[in-house]
Amino acid sequence: MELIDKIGVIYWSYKESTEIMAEKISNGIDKAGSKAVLINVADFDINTIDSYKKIALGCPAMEGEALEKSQFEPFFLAISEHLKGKKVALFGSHGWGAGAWMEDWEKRVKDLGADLFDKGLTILGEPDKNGRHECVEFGKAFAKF
Ligand SMILES: Cc1cc2nc3c(=O)[nH]c(=O)nc-3n(C[C@H](O)[C@H](O)[C@H](O)COP(=O)(O)O)c2cc1C
Repeated sequence: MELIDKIGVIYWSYKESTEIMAEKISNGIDKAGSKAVLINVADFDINTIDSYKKIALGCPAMEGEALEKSQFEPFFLAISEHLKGKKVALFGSHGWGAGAWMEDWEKRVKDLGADLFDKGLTILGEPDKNGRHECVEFGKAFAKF
């Protein structure tokens, strides 16, 4: 039996922009021949984190150019010690800011010893047709990373 790469796509989304990004990235991963496991962070079992060699994490810019504080930040802290050597992609939607939350997040991920894929994918507001295409391509490329 062929062994298929399982890639976790774990996200938090207030409205749905980051959720749409997560869905499109998952489509790209599947198109590239890997298997995306799309999970809202609220439903993610932290104990399963090591069953994924690769994970894509999504969270929009929230208060003060930060990760969302009540669910996503605690989740990220809980998985932090498991990120060393793991291939990690980051993505999220933002509003008025210039993307400082993503730059901080990239740095945190690298400092934890993870193998960060490319730059985090950021999209202003809800992804339009081009944005959705960008997400699919991001997923395909991450699957091959
Ligand atoms: C409480 C709150 C705080 C926000 N803080 C920021 C921010 O600091 N910087 C920014 O660029 N956008 C900020 N935004 C805008 C969101 O990042 C933007 O609306 C994004 O598209 C939401 O993604 P979602 O649809 O996945 O929830 C904030 C939005 C809310 C509701």
